[in-house]
Amino acid sequence: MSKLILLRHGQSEWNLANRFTGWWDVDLTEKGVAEARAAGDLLREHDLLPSVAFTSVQIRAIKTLHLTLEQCGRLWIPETKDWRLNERHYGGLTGLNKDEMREKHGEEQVHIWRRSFDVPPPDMEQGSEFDLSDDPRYAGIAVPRTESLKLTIERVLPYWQSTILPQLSSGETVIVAAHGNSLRALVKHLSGISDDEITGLEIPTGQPIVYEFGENLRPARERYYLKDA
Ligand SMILES: O=C(O)[C@H](O)COP(=O)(O)O
Repeated sequence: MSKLILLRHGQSEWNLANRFTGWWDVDLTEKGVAEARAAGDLLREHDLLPSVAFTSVQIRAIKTLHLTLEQCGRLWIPETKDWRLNERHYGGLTGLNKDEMREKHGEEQVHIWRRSFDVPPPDMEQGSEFDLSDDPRYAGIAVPRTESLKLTIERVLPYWQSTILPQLSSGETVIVAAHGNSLRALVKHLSGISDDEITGLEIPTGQPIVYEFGENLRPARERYYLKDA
């Protein structure tokens, strides 16, 4: 049986500051570090030890992966970093405070930007201090100016199919350390959640979510949080 572990990074500096983050690179807080270590403890306790790892090119996810793997004695496994697992790009909202945006644009508009399926936030302006087009890690990549969940799915799913799925087919225990919305994209696909229902799905920081697959990668059981197992 193959197993998949999905792990959202631990609390980040901007989770704590309540700022829209997206592709901007921020570090983990002390709490985030503790959450990542606790995730590793949980994997060890359940003898659910990853053999292959995937993560984004953002340090909050990379560090979470490393802290988790270190804690369960698996820092040595092969890992691949890819921008397709990045958080969804928050466009012109990047860096802004979520509560201030609620005061300015209203609760409903902010909810639409954060959770609707296909309404992207406003584009990031040319010359924004948060523009990452020239960052060397994105050389050769058309850095988006904004992304809805739908657009995020359009880059996460092909990567899932071409690169992650074959590892599960080979019987590996795969860990994907990524972000709230890149993981919502994967969970939507794996659990067959509709465009409407996905608006209600939240993914907490640092909590391993597990999928088990049987013959021909048929889901053997619906996803569950390892802390509840
Ligand atoms: O990018 C961000 O701001 C967070 O990682 C996810 O934020 P959200 O819960 O508002 O989508």
